[in-house]
Amino acid sequence: MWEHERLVVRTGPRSGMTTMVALHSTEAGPAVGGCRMKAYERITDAVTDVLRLSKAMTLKCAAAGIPHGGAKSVIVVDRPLTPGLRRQVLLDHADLINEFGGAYRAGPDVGTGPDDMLVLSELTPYVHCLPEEHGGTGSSSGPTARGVLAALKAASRHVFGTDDLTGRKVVISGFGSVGELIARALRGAEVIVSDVDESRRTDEFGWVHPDQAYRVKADVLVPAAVGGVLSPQVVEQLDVRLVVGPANNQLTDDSVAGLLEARGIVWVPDHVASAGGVIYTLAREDDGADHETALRRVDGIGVMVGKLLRGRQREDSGMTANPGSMGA
Ligand SMILES: NC(=O)c1ccc[n+]([C@@H]2O[C@H](COP(=O)([O-])OP(=O)(O)OC[C@H]3O[C@@H](n4cnc5c(N)ncnc54)[C@H](O)[C@@H]3O)[C@@H](O)[C@H]2O)c1
Repeated sequence: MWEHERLVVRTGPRSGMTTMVALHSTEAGPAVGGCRMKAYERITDAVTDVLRLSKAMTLKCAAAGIPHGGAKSVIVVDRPLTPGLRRQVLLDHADLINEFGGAYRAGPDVGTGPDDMLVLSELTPYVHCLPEEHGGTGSSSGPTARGVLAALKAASRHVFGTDDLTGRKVVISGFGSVGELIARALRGAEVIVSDVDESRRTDEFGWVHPDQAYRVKADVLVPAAVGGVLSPQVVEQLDVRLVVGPANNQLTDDSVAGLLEARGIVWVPDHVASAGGVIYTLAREDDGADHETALRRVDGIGVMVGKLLRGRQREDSGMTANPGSMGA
C-alpha cells in the first residue's frame, strides 16, 4: 500500500539536476526532515531512499513525542559540484520546498549543513538549522551524538548492568561528524573506528577496515555511517551484545529486528537513538527553549530507552503484553 502523502520529483531549471521531496505524514503536524545531497547510481535508488527516510522521520517524531510528521528531501548529485552549481541546485530545491506550502520543513542531512540551509532560506522560510550567526541553531550533530550517548548508557545499564563504559570495546562504523563526537565522548572505553574515507584515520582511536567493522568481537557496535547495513547475513556475523547508533534505517528490512533478538543482541531502533538532533532543533527554534532545556529534552532519549527495554524484559517474563519496540 502507498503510505506516503506525496512524492514530488523535479528537474531544477537553474541546475538541471534532480531534487525530490517525500512527504510521509502530516497527521501529527507539519512534516520535518533533512535534505540529503548525495550521488546515487540510479534515480530510482534516490526515490527508494527518500521514501524510507521520510517514513523513518515520522517514526522518529512519534517516538520523541514531537508534534510533527515525517518528510525528507534528496538532491541527487550527478556531476562534480562547483560552488556555483551547488548554489543553483539549492535554490532549485528551495522552490520545490515552497510547493509544499509549509507542510515540509527542511534541515541538514548527509551532504548538507547550516550554510546550505542559509542558501535555501534566501527563497523559502521553511528551513531549520541556519548558522548560529544567522539566528539558527547550526549543526545538529552535537545534540544527535548526545542523544545516542544517552541511549547507549541506558541500554548499557540494561545489558551490562552499568552505564559505565570504561574498558568496554566499542566499534563505531562511520567516523563522520556524529561518529567522531561519540568516539571522543567515550573516554575510558576501547574505541575502534571505521570509515570508507581513509583520510579520516587517526592514531587517537583503533581503526578497522569498513568491510570488517561488523565482524569485530566487541561489546557495542555503533552504526554511524549509512543505512541498510544490518542485513540477515551481517547479523549472522555480528559478535557484539548491543547495537545503538545514529545511522537512519539501519535494518535492510523489518524482519532483521527478529534476527537480532534471536541472537540475543539488543538493538536500539535508530528512530529512537538518533532523535537528539530533531528534538534539540525544534525545542530551540519552535518552542523557544534555551540550550540547557533543549539538552534536557535530548537526554530524555535515555529515559525512553530504559523504559522500553524494561517493558521488553517484563514481556519476556510474561509480566506484560506491551513489548515496546526494542530488538532483544
Ligand atoms: N547529523 C545529524 O544530526 C544526524 C541526525 C540523525 C541521523 N543522522 C544519521 O547519522 C549518520 C551519520 O551522520 P553524520 O552527520 O555523522 O554524517 P557524516 O556524513 O558527517 O558522516 C558519515 C561518515 O560515514 C562514512 N561512511 C560512508 N559510508 C560508509 C560505509 N559504508 N562504511 C563506513 N563509513 C562510511 C563517511 O565517509 C563519513 O565520514 C547518517 O546516517 C545520518 O543520516 C545524523
